[in-house]
Amino acid sequence: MTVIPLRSSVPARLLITGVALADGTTTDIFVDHEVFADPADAPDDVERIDGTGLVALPGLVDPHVHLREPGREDAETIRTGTAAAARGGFTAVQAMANTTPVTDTADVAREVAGIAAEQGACEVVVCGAITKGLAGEQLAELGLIHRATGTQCFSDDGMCVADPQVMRRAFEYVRAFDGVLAQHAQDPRLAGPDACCHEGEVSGKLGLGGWPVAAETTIVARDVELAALTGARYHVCHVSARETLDVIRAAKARGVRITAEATPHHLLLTTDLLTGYDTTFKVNPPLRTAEHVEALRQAVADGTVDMIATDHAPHAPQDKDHAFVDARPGMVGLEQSLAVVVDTLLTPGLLDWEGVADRMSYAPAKLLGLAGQGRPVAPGEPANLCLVDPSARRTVDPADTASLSRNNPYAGRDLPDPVRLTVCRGHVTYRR
Ligand SMILES: NC(=O)N[C@@H](CC(=O)O)C(=O)O
Ligand SMILES: [Zn+2]
Ligand SMILES: [Zn+2]
Repeated sequence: MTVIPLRSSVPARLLITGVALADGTTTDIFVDHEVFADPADAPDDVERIDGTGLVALPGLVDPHVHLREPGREDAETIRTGTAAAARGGFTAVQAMANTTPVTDTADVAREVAGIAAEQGACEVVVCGAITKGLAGEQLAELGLIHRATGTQCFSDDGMCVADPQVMRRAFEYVRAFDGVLAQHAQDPRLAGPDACCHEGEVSGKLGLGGWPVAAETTIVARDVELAALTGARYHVCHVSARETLDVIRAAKARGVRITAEATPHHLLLTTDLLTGYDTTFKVNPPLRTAEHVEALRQAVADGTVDMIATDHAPHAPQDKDHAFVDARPGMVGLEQSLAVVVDTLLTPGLLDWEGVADRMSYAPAKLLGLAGQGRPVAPGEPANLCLVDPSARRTVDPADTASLSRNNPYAGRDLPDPVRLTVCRGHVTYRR
């Protein structure tokens, strides 16, 4: 296993023979440095990979990860987080703004982009904060950040922009460059600092503060009206509840410019896992019940949920080793994302490989305005590739990771082990 930052490797030449594309057709693929080229032009001495039984997906794109740099390099760095991304088949990720300092100025955005260019094992999109310090009061340097790093997406993720007037002003501001606001939908009055468990039977039994569905749904419903009012783009982070899906469905039917993401953990795991008070399972929004999980799967299948996002949230042990209510919320996810999608959506027949390519590459690349990502695997296109072995499986070991953190909710589970090879702009960033 090797994961190599883009900067310290050279683009490869590789011929993958007899491989299936997402649409089911079988072909040869020639990675000719930064681009895919006509396999007929591959030289005889080029490295060959037998692609029989494998599937060539476009490089995966994750619109929501926490890389923790600057500020919490003990939990993750841009180097280690993007290495985990490469192991997960990703060729681009968006790094959220809740770092220390917060990415609320062009200077911080430039710093993050600079480190990513030096040390990243995939492309890194810098998400800007909506408000200064994520405090929800004054707008961050939205326009300056956009001009400095090309950022189109802004989010106070980790915090909800609760004030509707602030949200409206931010929508009006980003509309000027067709930007998008990604909301962490959690009404801080309905789900405050003590809310740490889906409000229901389990929260009552365990004596944990309830995090009601309504805290998510009401914020999304409000934001839909503000997006409609301003004509700006709106994105719902980590949607978790059936009722919120109904709001998103209705908004789409009205023509509101809305997209939504779901996380692998909300597609697989349920609130019952909190019974042992293991803080690995503490996350925002919380794990919910099986009915919500099922509704979420259906919504990814029917397109109500446009894309998968890991919300990869690495935490150091000292931030998790606390009473449940005091532990930091969040779990890692980059290395098991495709595995969970295969088990929860592909295998049950809710998505085919083309659907997986859409929800994990095309749609997130479009959200972020990434021209070179989310493109088909075809001659002339940028060589971004995730080569998949659909039949491999393994038991998840949290220590077997490129991440610095071990807060892995899939520990000990038997899951698919699909990623064989990741190629980012012709660089082999991961090979198993
Ligand atoms: N999801 C989480 O529970 N935690 C995230 C923040 C967030 O995505 O809200 C984190 O930064 O740790
Ligand atoms: Zn969030
Ligand atoms: Zn997040």
